[in-house]
Amino acid sequence: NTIKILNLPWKTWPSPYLICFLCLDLVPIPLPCETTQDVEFRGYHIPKGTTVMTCLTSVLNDNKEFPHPEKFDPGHFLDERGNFKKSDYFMAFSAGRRACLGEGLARMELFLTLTNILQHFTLKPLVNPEDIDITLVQTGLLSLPPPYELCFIPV
Ligand code: HEM
Repeated sequence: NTIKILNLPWKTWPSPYLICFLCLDLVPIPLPCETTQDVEFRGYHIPKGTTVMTCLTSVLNDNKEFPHPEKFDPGHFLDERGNFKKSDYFMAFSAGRRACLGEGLARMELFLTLTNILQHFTLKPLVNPEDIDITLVQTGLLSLPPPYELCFIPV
């Protein structure tokens, strides 16, 4: 069998989508919005014309919902019987009227890309998986872990 070694670069497609699986918090600082009228929200008065930005990081790193948000832990999305559970705290695509317009497309691409890769390749990192650094680094608008080398072994 041929062994293909890919250096996953984080600036080219589709690695941001793959990386999204590693880190919940891909877009920590969404675009700023402005209130078009005075708003009362949970006891706060927000005057018309105020710039507001959601802080998804605070939700996606909430360790009450995700015990180890800094780790790749699929268990965050499984119940005690190992079945998939939906979490209201999973807001990688934000929420409300200004939530990501591409969510459906991104989820479909993620599913097709990852299932295709997993059906056709066995993935093997060159180092012990526990030694791979997945600490997020802020790069422009995105938060991504550093690149690492991975063998794609055809099955
Ligand atoms: C894993 C992939 C993706 C993630 C995690 C993601 C996440 C986000 C987030 C957090 C926002 C900000 C929402 C806010 O301001 O509250 C956003 C906005 C947006 N995204 Fe995505 N996105 C992804 C892929 C895509 C794709 C594939 C498209 C289009 C093909 C897309 C189109 C947009 C657009 C148009 C907005 C602006 C929506 C608005 O301001 O009304 N996104 N995305």
